[in-house]
Amino acid sequence: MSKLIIAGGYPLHGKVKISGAKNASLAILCGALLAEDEVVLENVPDISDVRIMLEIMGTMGAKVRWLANDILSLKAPEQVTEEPPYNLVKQLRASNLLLGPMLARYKKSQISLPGGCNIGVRPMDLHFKGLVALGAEINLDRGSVQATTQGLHGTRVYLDFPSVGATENIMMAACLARGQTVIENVAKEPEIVDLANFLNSLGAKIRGAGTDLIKIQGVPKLTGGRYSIIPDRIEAGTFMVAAAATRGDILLENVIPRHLEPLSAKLRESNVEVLEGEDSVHVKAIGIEAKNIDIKTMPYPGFPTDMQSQMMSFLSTVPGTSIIVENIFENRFRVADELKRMGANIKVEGRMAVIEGVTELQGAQVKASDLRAGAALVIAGLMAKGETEISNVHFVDRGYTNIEQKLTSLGARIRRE
Ligand SMILES: CC(=O)N[C@H]1[C@@H](OP(=O)(O)OP(=O)(O)OC[C@H]2O[C@@H](n3ccc(=O)[nH]c3=O)[C@H](O)[C@@H]2O)O[C@H](CO)[C@@H](O)[C@@H]1O
Ligand SMILES: C=C(OP(=O)(O)O)C(=O)O
Repeated sequence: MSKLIIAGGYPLHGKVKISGAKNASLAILCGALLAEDEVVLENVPDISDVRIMLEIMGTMGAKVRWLANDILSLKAPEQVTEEPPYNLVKQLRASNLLLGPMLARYKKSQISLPGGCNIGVRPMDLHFKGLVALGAEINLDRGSVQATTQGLHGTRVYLDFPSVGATENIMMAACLARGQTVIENVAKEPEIVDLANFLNSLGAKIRGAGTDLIKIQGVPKLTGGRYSIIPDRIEAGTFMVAAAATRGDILLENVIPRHLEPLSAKLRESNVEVLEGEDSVHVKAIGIEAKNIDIKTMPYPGFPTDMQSQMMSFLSTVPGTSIIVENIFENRFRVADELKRMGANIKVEGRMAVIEGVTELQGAQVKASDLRAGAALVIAGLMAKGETEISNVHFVDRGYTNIEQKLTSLGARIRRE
């Protein structure tokens, strides 16, 4: 089990290139199952979630080849005979995104439920609601979802909550359904728009992605194509917060500044300078003053839950009283206990955390409980006095390409053991 060891106290300086988006890549890889010909994807991040997804797709008969560090070719199988193995599926939450495309392309899908995870229960009722409305029959049998259909047909579905995964699964399934599907109250995350753009580039007819109503006119088949995945707004956000937390000055390249707005707004409220270029963002944090920052996580364009833990680390040394309300995942405050071990003053009450800024954090041995908790501890380690040792680094590797190399190039003292 590897650990990250960080000697803290060095402000980040310099330039960093952001990789492709984890959440867009995972959905797009699943969407590639709908394509009858080869699909080439560019700007794919080299992270463990992507590698596990490719392994799962390999067991289903997909042919995958890496053409460069961040470019891969994928050819979906004509048929899928075997259920993807549980030992792989359980490692990856996003394996639930295979359901919709498998059902649409192969008329059946049998896949283990990935289960809840450290950040919450994560039910799939909305995914099922949409797929059943499209004409699927769904049964749960010993932890597996068995979905079959005689043929999907267009429908109208209202999502009770704008779930990212349910929007993606239903949208992918509807691409090959007969007739028109209308999905209301959908998620508007940039990754949904990226998935829709990708599918449209293969011949799908999706309109409205990025608004709260998506219309899909089913087509008989999708072809192959070449597509470049959007940059990862959460990786970018993590580096922005790391720069703010260490009172540094960095330039992020390969970003879409509009996707970072909800975070940039909160950083600016904390007196951090955030200057947007066309595909870059400059973050400069020199004069951080006493501030009381309030954050409520919300579906996009609200403040992303995936940036909440990292902000908690930063706010733990911003003078003043800050409040974070977590509205998306019920268990996302576990990192507070680790930050407290480093000297942070945080009180958690249900879905609310109250953070009294302290002058500094001290290095300690801490443990990541999930991906973004791990990122938050890296940020805490970078600003703490002394050495921080972070265990459970496999969580961090789920979502960050070459994190030590990127941070080292910005002047951090970080190594893996
Ligand atoms: C691989 C991927 O893209 N993961 C992202 C995706 O997760 P994911 O797609 O799982 O997140 P959802 O948007 O579906 O979940 C949001 C909320 O809806 C609830 N819910 C969801 C589905 C359902 O059928 N029933 C239900 O009640 C969940 O428990 C949660 O409370 O969006 C989250 C919210 O932006 C991000 O934090 C994750 O990084
Ligand atoms: C919660 C996250 O991802 P996943 O949905 O893949 O668990 C995340 O990226 O922070």
